[in-house]
Amino acid sequence: MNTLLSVQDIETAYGSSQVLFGLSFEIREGETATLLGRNGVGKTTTLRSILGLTPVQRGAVHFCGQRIEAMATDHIARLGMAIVPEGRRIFPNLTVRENLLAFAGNRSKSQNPWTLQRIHALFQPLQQRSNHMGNQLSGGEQQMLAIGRALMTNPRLLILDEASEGLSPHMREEIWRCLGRLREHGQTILVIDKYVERLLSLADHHTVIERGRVAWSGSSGQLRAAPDIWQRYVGV
Ligand SMILES: Nc1ncnc2c1ncn2[C@@H]1O[C@H](COP(=O)(O)OP(=O)(O)OP(=O)(O)O)[C@@H](O)[C@H]1O
Repeated sequence: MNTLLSVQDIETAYGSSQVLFGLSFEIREGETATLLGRNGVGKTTTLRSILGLTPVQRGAVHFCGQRIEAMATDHIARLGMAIVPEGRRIFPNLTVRENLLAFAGNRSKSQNPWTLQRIHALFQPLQQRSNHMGNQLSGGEQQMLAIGRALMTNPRLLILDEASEGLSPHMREEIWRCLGRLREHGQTILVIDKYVERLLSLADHHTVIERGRVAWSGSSGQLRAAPDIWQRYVGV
């Protein structure tokens, strides 16, 4: 498998407050990867650095073979990176259908691009709610819409930041199930979440962050066999 994203030795700061201290990891095409760690260790800052929202001060980020750490966010997005942000941020005054169509594009030049019909097949509640306004949806439906909207750009890399936050256990399971199906379709995915146990069966590779550095990385099998790592760095 080719490397899709490579983060090498990045350092990032907010003003004089340094948050990332030489952080490195890679994601290969078709892989589902996670960033794990307690609150405040630098996961969101890592995403912000990858997306060009907060500039890195040192190190390099490569995506699809291109060096991107100095690129503007819109340019990086057009290369095929899509984020489902914490808090979902869907358009409340657009219908479900309009929310999805507003993002349609084929950034990865996929031969089998996502369409409304395919999104409806993945998230059936969105089909039933197609003409409802974004603000009439439940939290779980909003999350489905946020994922569907990101998929409509046909991203090479789909990033989910705390996708299951604030959802009921049933709805959380529904979101995990859909991510599993996306993975089966070969979608490359980066997930930030705190439900390590569930991520073990969903993801291939994990990077554990502690105070802006990689404290541990390995496969699901390796993480399953190392409960001390969860307890020490993830707090489960
Ligand atoms: N805009 C900002 N300005 C200054 N400091 C910030 C800013 N954003 C985050 N920080 C600080 O950077 C550190 C890492 O935060 P970050 O949000 O990256 O962590 P996180 O692992 O994603 O945690 P959480 O799960 O709580 O979001 C924290 O100490 C936080 O207070």
